[in-house]
Amino acid sequence: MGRVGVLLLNLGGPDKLEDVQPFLFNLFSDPEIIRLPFRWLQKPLAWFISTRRTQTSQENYRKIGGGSPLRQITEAQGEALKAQLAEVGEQANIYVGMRYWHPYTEEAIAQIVADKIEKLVVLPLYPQFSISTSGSSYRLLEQLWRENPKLQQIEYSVIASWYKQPGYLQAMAELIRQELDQLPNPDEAHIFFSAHGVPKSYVEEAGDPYQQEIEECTHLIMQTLNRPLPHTLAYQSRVGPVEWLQPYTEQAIQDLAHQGVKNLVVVPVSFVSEHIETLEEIDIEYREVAEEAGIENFRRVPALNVHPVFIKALADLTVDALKSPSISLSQVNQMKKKVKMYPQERWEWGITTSAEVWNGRVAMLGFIALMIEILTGHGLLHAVGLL
Ligand SMILES: C=CC1=C(C)c2cc3[nH]c(cc4nc(cc5[nH]c(cc1n2)c(C)c5CCC(=O)O)C(CCC(=O)O)=C4C)c(C)c3C=C
Ligand SMILES: [Fe+2]
Repeated sequence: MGRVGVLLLNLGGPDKLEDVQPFLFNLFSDPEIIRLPFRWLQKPLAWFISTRRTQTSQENYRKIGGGSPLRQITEAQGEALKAQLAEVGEQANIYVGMRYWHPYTEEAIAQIVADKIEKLVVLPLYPQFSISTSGSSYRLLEQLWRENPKLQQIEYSVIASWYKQPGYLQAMAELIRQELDQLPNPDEAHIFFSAHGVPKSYVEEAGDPYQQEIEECTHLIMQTLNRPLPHTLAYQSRVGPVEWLQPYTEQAIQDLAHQGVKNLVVVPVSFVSEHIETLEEIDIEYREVAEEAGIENFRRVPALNVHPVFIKALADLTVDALKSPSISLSQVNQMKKKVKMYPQERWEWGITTSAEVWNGRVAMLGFIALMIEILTGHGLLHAVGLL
């Protein structure tokens, strides 16, 4: 086999407080994060939201040391993966490609080309697929592949999602067990899975398999844990005015406390690294909510980071991907079948996603024109005598 590379994908996070605004701008500029009917609105809206959010977000990053630890942890995961692969006789270069901050995916891809990698495994550090995370990175990679003939010569395989991987489930169960056993009364614990939320419309309208994969994942972790304890799944980190997946973590914690639960073990289920949503949102905000509501023991299970069983799971996934027939970026999107990515695919005639979007855009323009005509009393419909 020629030179092998593994590209680890993640979201990225600001390294220091001054990075927060440009990081948020990059995030909200992504049409997979804010799905708008008009492309031209994306950047102005991203600028507006990022500017408004910067101060609050900076205060949160200040509470966890002035920046996100995501880059450092992801690089440590990469080094551990390289060493684990070497142990099983697989020499591979590891590349970290972040979606919204350094090291950007584009930088990683440039290095992959410079290193003349011949076989590449694309491994997202998100166990479950969402349009807003792995989907967004695949969309970017598809574009980079289209634009660069050198990339088209690389044989690559994409891992779509991997929440069923036995090593991952074992590592999660082991970390939960350790936390449970530190409680004075482990048999009375309630296991509380908290996943990053997404807007409800992603699942119900765009066909994002995220919710189904999260639900199945929590079920598999409970099976692997093999303890007869009650558990709850809720969604955190809601942004903006639209409805997100429910129940919301804050409300679910209060409800459990009102039902008399005293011992809560919180499991961050959609993240494999410590970052702002674990260190600030769960450890500070939700702990306060829980304690105010009457929870006596609030323990948070650490993120996997460089847990050896987890790193071995990543190595197993890589080795399997190298052995199996290649899975391309477009195949992944087809596998996650009903998913409608945004902005839409290249134009094709027929009842395609593109056609649906253009229908929506034309209908929206028509509606706006009608409203203007009703308000001003001038327009095409008046001219032809219909209004
Ligand atoms: C499975 C993981 C994640 C999903 C799904 C996801 C969706 C999603 N996120 C936002 C908005 C924000 N996310 C932010 C940071 C952030 N999000 C994830 C993971 C998922 N996001 C990570 C790993 C991080 C980085 C954290 C860090 O340590 O820096 C932020 C910035 C932080 C803040 O200001 O709160 C925002 C904003 C949306 C809108 C969304 C789905 C549409
Ligand atoms: Fe997020």
